[in-house]
Amino acid sequence: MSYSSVPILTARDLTLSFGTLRALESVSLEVHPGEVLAIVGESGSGKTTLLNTLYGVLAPGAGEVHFGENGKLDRCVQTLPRQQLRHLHRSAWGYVHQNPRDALRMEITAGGNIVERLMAAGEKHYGTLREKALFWLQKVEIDPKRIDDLPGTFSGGMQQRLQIARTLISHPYLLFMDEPTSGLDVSVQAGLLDLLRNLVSEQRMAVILVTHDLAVARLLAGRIAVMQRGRIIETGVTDQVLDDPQHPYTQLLVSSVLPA
Ligand SMILES: Nc1ncnc2c1ncn2[C@@H]1O[C@H](COP(=O)(O)OP(=O)(O)OP(=O)(O)O)[C@@H](O)[C@H]1O
Repeated sequence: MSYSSVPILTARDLTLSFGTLRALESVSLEVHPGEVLAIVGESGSGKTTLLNTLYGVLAPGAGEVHFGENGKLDRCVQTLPRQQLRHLHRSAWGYVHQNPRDALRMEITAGGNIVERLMAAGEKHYGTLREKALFWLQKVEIDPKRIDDLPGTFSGGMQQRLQIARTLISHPYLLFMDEPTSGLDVSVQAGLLDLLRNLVSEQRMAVILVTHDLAVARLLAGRIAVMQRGRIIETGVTDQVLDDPQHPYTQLLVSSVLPA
Protein backbone atom coordinates (compact mmCIF):
# COMPACT_ATOMS: atom_id res chain seq x y z
CA MET A 1 0.00 0.00 0.00
CA SER A 2 1.36 3.45 -0.78
CA TYR A 3 0.79 6.41 1.47
CA SER A 4 0.79 9.35 -0.87
CA SER A 5 -1.99 11.02 1.12
CA VAL A 6 -1.34 13.72 3.66
CA PRO A 7 -1.15 12.27 7.19
CA ILE A 8 -3.93 12.95 9.68
CA LEU A 9 -1.51 12.88 12.59
CA THR A 10 2.21 13.46 12.94
CA ALA A 11 4.44 13.29 15.99
CA ARG A 12 7.82 14.96 15.96
CA ASP A 13 10.64 14.21 18.40
CA LEU A 14 8.50 13.24 21.38
CA THR A 15 10.48 12.88 24.56
CA LEU A 16 8.96 12.04 27.93
CA SER A 17 10.49 11.13 31.28
CA PHE A 18 9.04 9.70 34.46
CA GLY A 19 11.53 11.04 36.99
CA THR A 20 14.89 9.75 35.83
CA LEU A 21 13.35 7.14 33.52
CA ARG A 22 13.30 8.16 29.86
CA ALA A 23 10.07 6.53 28.62
CA LEU A 24 10.09 8.19 25.17
CA GLU A 25 13.18 9.31 23.30
CA SER A 26 12.85 11.36 20.08
CA VAL A 27 9.81 9.48 18.78
CA SER A 28 8.48 10.61 15.42
CA LEU A 29 5.73 9.00 13.39
CA GLU A 30 2.93 9.63 10.92
CA VAL A 31 -0.54 8.17 10.62
CA HIS A 32 -2.39 8.29 7.32
CA PRO A 33 -6.14 8.24 6.68
CA GLY A 34 -7.61 4.76 6.85
CA GLU A 35 -4.40 2.94 7.83
CA VAL A 36 -3.79 0.74 10.86
CA LEU A 37 -0.41 1.39 12.48
CA ALA A 38 0.68 -1.14 15.09
CA ILE A 39 3.12 -0.16 17.82
CA VAL A 40 4.86 -3.27 19.10
CA GLY A 41 7.66 -4.01 21.55
CA GLU A 42 8.29 -5.85 24.76
CA SER A 43 6.72 -4.90 28.06
CA GLY A 44 8.01 -1.56 29.33
CA SER A 45 9.27 -0.37 25.93
CA GLY A 46 7.00 2.68 26.05
CA LYS A 47 4.04 1.67 23.84
CA THR A 48 1.24 2.83 26.15
CA THR A 49 3.17 5.97 27.08
CA LEU A 50 3.46 6.80 23.38
CA LEU A 51 -0.22 6.11 22.73
CA ASN A 52 -1.30 8.31 25.63
CA THR A 53 1.04 11.09 24.53
CA LEU A 54 -0.39 10.99 21.00
CA TYR A 55 -3.89 11.01 22.50
CA GLY A 56 -3.06 14.03 24.63
CA VAL A 57 -3.48 12.64 28.15
CA LEU A 58 0.28 12.62 28.80
CA ALA A 59 2.31 15.76 28.16
CA PRO A 60 5.72 15.23 26.55
CA GLY A 61 8.77 17.06 27.88
CA ALA A 62 9.60 17.94 24.28
CA GLY A 63 8.03 17.44 20.87
CA GLU A 64 4.55 17.97 19.49
CA VAL A 65 1.67 16.04 17.95
CA HIS A 66 -0.17 17.71 15.08
CA PHE A 67 -3.39 16.51 13.57
CA GLY A 68 -6.23 17.48 11.30
CA GLU A 69 -8.50 16.30 8.54
CA ASN A 70 -8.83 17.27 4.88
CA GLY A 71 -5.12 17.55 4.23
CA LYS A 72 -4.40 20.09 6.95
CA LEU A 73 -2.39 19.33 10.08
CA ASP A 74 -3.51 22.57 11.58
CA ARG A 75 -4.03 21.61 15.22
CA CYS A 76 -1.61 20.65 17.96
CA VAL A 77 -2.60 18.19 20.71
CA GLN A 78 -0.33 19.86 23.25
CA THR A 79 -1.70 23.38 22.78
CA LEU A 80 -5.34 22.52 22.19
CA PRO A 81 -7.58 24.00 24.90
CA ARG A 82 -8.62 21.31 27.36
CA GLN A 83 -12.31 21.63 26.46
CA GLN A 84 -11.57 21.14 22.75
CA LEU A 85 -9.41 18.10 23.52
CA ARG A 86 -12.27 16.63 25.56
CA HIS A 87 -14.66 17.27 22.69
CA LEU A 88 -12.23 15.61 20.25
CA HIS A 89 -12.01 12.58 22.56
CA ARG A 90 -15.80 12.28 22.60
CA SER A 91 -16.36 12.66 18.88
CA ALA A 92 -13.75 12.50 16.12
CA TRP A 93 -11.26 10.35 18.07
CA GLY A 94 -11.88 7.16 20.00
CA TYR A 95 -9.90 5.14 22.53
CA VAL A 96 -10.39 1.43 23.21
CA HIS A 97 -8.80 0.44 26.51
CA GLN A 98 -7.35 -2.95 27.33
CA ASN A 99 -9.75 -3.22 30.24
CA PRO A 100 -13.29 -2.32 29.14
CA ARG A 101 -14.12 -1.34 32.72
CA ASP A 102 -11.85 1.69 32.26
CA ALA A 103 -14.26 3.00 29.64
CA LEU A 104 -17.70 1.58 30.45
CA ARG A 105 -20.06 3.12 32.97
CA MET A 106 -20.90 0.06 35.00
CA GLU A 107 -23.96 1.62 36.67
CA ILE A 108 -25.84 2.27 33.43
CA THR A 109 -27.32 -0.20 30.97
CA ALA A 110 -25.59 -1.57 27.88
CA GLY A 111 -27.84 0.59 25.69
CA GLY A 112 -27.11 3.66 27.81
CA ASN A 113 -23.40 3.03 27.48
CA ILE A 114 -23.59 2.71 23.72
CA VAL A 115 -25.45 5.98 23.10
CA GLU A 116 -23.54 8.17 25.55
CA ARG A 117 -21.51 9.89 22.82
CA LEU A 118 -24.65 10.64 20.82
CA MET A 119 -26.31 12.14 23.89
CA ALA A 120 -23.19 14.23 24.55
CA ALA A 121 -23.51 15.48 20.97
CA GLY A 122 -27.07 16.62 21.68
CA GLU A 123 -29.26 13.69 20.56
CA LYS A 124 -32.22 13.53 22.94
CA HIS A 125 -34.88 11.58 21.07
CA TYR A 126 -35.49 8.34 23.00
CA GLY A 127 -36.64 6.36 19.95
CA THR A 128 -33.59 7.35 17.92
CA LEU A 129 -31.20 6.55 20.75
CA ARG A 130 -32.84 3.16 21.35
CA GLU A 131 -32.73 2.33 17.66
CA LYS A 132 -29.02 3.26 17.42
CA ALA A 133 -28.21 1.21 20.52
CA LEU A 134 -29.97 -1.83 19.04
CA PHE A 135 -28.18 -1.33 15.73
CA TRP A 136 -24.76 -1.20 17.39
CA LEU A 137 -25.47 -4.15 19.67
CA GLN A 138 -26.14 -6.19 16.56
CA LYS A 139 -23.07 -4.80 14.85
CA VAL A 140 -20.80 -6.00 17.64
CA GLU A 141 -22.71 -9.30 17.80
CA ILE A 142 -24.33 -8.92 21.19
CA ASP A 143 -27.89 -10.18 21.55
CA PRO A 144 -30.09 -7.03 21.33
CA LYS A 145 -32.22 -8.49 24.12
CA ARG A 146 -29.37 -7.54 26.47
CA ILE A 147 -29.91 -3.82 25.83
CA ASP A 148 -31.25 -3.10 29.31
CA ASP A 149 -28.72 -5.25 31.18
CA LEU A 150 -25.85 -3.77 33.17
CA PRO A 151 -22.33 -4.30 31.75
CA GLY A 152 -21.33 -6.13 34.94
CA THR A 153 -23.58 -9.03 33.83
CA PHE A 154 -21.58 -9.38 30.57
CA SER A 155 -18.53 -11.57 29.98
CA GLY A 156 -15.11 -9.94 29.43
CA GLY A 157 -15.36 -10.40 25.66
CA MET A 158 -18.87 -8.92 25.58
CA GLN A 159 -17.76 -5.95 27.68
CA GLN A 160 -15.00 -5.34 25.16
CA ARG A 161 -17.55 -5.46 22.33
CA LEU A 162 -19.70 -2.99 24.25
CA GLN A 163 -16.75 -0.65 24.64
CA ILE A 164 -16.10 -0.88 20.89
CA ALA A 165 -19.74 -0.10 20.04
CA ARG A 166 -19.76 2.81 22.45
CA THR A 167 -16.62 4.23 20.86
CA LEU A 168 -17.46 3.68 17.20
CA ILE A 169 -21.00 5.05 17.33
CA SER A 170 -19.67 8.58 16.69
CA HIS A 171 -17.73 7.33 13.63
CA PRO A 172 -14.30 8.53 14.78
CA TYR A 173 -11.76 9.04 12.01
CA LEU A 174 -8.92 8.07 14.35
CA LEU A 175 -9.02 5.23 16.86
CA PHE A 176 -6.45 4.54 19.58
CA MET A 177 -6.37 0.96 20.86
CA ASP A 178 -4.28 -0.35 23.75
CA GLU A 179 -4.04 -4.15 23.72
CA PRO A 180 -7.75 -4.53 22.89
CA THR A 181 -7.72 -8.32 22.88
CA SER A 182 -5.22 -9.30 25.52
CA GLY A 183 -6.68 -10.65 28.72
CA LEU A 184 -9.32 -12.58 26.76
CA ASP A 185 -9.12 -16.27 26.10
CA VAL A 186 -7.93 -17.37 22.69
CA SER A 187 -11.29 -18.25 21.10
CA VAL A 188 -12.84 -14.98 22.31
CA GLN A 189 -9.79 -13.10 21.01
CA ALA A 190 -10.16 -14.60 17.55
CA GLY A 191 -13.82 -13.53 17.26
CA LEU A 192 -13.04 -10.04 18.51
CA LEU A 193 -10.10 -9.61 16.12
CA ASP A 194 -12.32 -10.63 13.24
CA LEU A 195 -14.94 -8.11 14.30
CA LEU A 196 -12.36 -5.34 14.72
CA ARG A 197 -10.86 -6.03 11.32
CA ASN A 198 -14.26 -5.81 9.64
CA LEU A 199 -15.31 -2.67 11.51
CA VAL A 200 -12.04 -0.88 10.82
CA SER A 201 -12.27 -1.52 7.09
CA GLU A 202 -16.00 -0.75 6.97
CA GLN A 203 -15.69 2.52 8.90
CA ARG A 204 -12.48 3.50 7.05
CA MET A 205 -10.88 4.70 10.27
CA ALA A 206 -7.21 5.20 10.92
CA VAL A 207 -6.07 3.18 13.92
CA ILE A 208 -3.05 3.36 16.20
CA LEU A 209 -2.89 -0.06 17.81
CA VAL A 210 -0.62 -0.93 20.73
CA THR A 211 0.01 -4.64 21.02
CA HIS A 212 2.72 -6.94 22.32
CA ASP A 213 1.26 -9.67 20.07
CA LEU A 214 2.90 -9.74 16.64
CA ALA A 215 0.15 -12.01 15.30
CA VAL A 216 -2.43 -9.34 16.17
CA ALA A 217 -0.26 -6.72 14.44
CA ARG A 218 0.04 -8.91 11.35
CA LEU A 219 -3.70 -9.49 11.20
CA LEU A 220 -4.83 -5.89 11.67
CA ALA A 221 -2.03 -3.51 10.76
CA GLY A 222 -0.70 -2.39 7.39
CA ARG A 223 2.27 -0.71 9.01
CA ILE A 224 4.23 -1.45 12.14
CA ALA A 225 6.57 0.52 14.41
CA VAL A 226 8.85 -1.43 16.73
CA MET A 227 9.76 0.16 20.05
CA GLN A 228 12.70 -0.57 22.28
CA ARG A 229 13.49 1.43 25.41
CA GLY A 230 11.37 4.42 24.40
CA ARG A 231 12.60 4.64 20.80
CA ILE A 232 11.12 3.50 17.50
CA ILE A 233 13.93 1.37 16.16
CA GLU A 234 12.27 -0.01 13.03
CA THR A 235 9.18 0.84 11.04
CA GLY A 236 7.67 -0.27 7.76
CA VAL A 237 5.03 -2.38 6.04
CA THR A 238 3.98 -5.04 8.57
CA ASP A 239 4.64 -8.11 6.45
CA GLN A 240 8.02 -6.79 5.33
CA VAL A 241 9.17 -5.96 8.85
CA LEU A 242 7.97 -9.25 10.30
CA ASP A 243 9.21 -11.41 7.41
CA ASP A 244 12.54 -9.64 6.99
CA PRO A 245 13.37 -7.68 10.14
CA GLN A 246 16.44 -5.46 9.79
CA HIS A 247 17.15 -4.39 13.36
CA PRO A 248 18.66 -7.03 15.67
CA TYR A 249 16.03 -6.29 18.33
CA THR A 250 13.19 -6.84 15.82
CA GLN A 251 14.90 -10.06 14.70
CA LEU A 252 14.93 -11.22 18.30
CA LEU A 253 11.32 -10.21 18.85
CA VAL A 254 10.17 -12.03 15.70
CA SER A 255 12.24 -15.17 16.30
CA SER A 256 11.03 -15.48 19.87
CA VAL A 257 7.36 -15.21 18.96
CA LEU A 258 6.74 -16.35 15.45
CA PRO A 259 7.38 -19.85 14.19
CA ALA A 260 10.31 -19.98 11.76
N1 LIG B 1 2.96 6.78 35.52
C1 LIG B 1 4.19 6.28 35.48
N2 LIG B 1 5.10 6.61 36.42
C2 LIG B 1 6.36 6.14 36.38
N3 LIG B 1 6.82 5.29 35.43
C3 LIG B 1 5.96 4.93 34.47
C4 LIG B 1 4.60 5.39 34.44
N4 LIG B 1 3.99 4.85 33.36
C5 LIG B 1 4.91 4.07 32.75
N5 LIG B 1 6.08 4.11 33.40
C6 LIG B 1 7.32 3.44 33.01
O1 LIG B 1 7.63 3.85 31.69
C7 LIG B 1 8.12 2.74 30.93
C8 LIG B 1 7.23 2.52 29.72
O2 LIG B 1 5.97 2.05 30.20
P1 LIG B 1 4.77 1.70 29.21
O3 LIG B 1 3.59 1.32 30.04
O4 LIG B 1 4.61 2.80 28.23
O5 LIG B 1 5.35 0.42 28.46
P2 LIG B 1 4.57 -0.63 27.54
O6 LIG B 1 5.47 -0.92 26.40
O7 LIG B 1 3.21 -0.12 27.22
O8 LIG B 1 4.50 -1.87 28.50
P3 LIG B 1 3.33 -2.98 28.68
O9 LIG B 1 3.30 -3.75 27.40
O10 LIG B 1 3.81 -3.80 29.84
O11 LIG B 1 2.07 -2.23 28.97
C9 LIG B 1 8.17 1.55 31.88
O12 LIG B 1 9.46 1.46 32.41
C10 LIG B 1 7.17 1.92 32.96
O13 LIG B 1 7.51 1.32 34.17
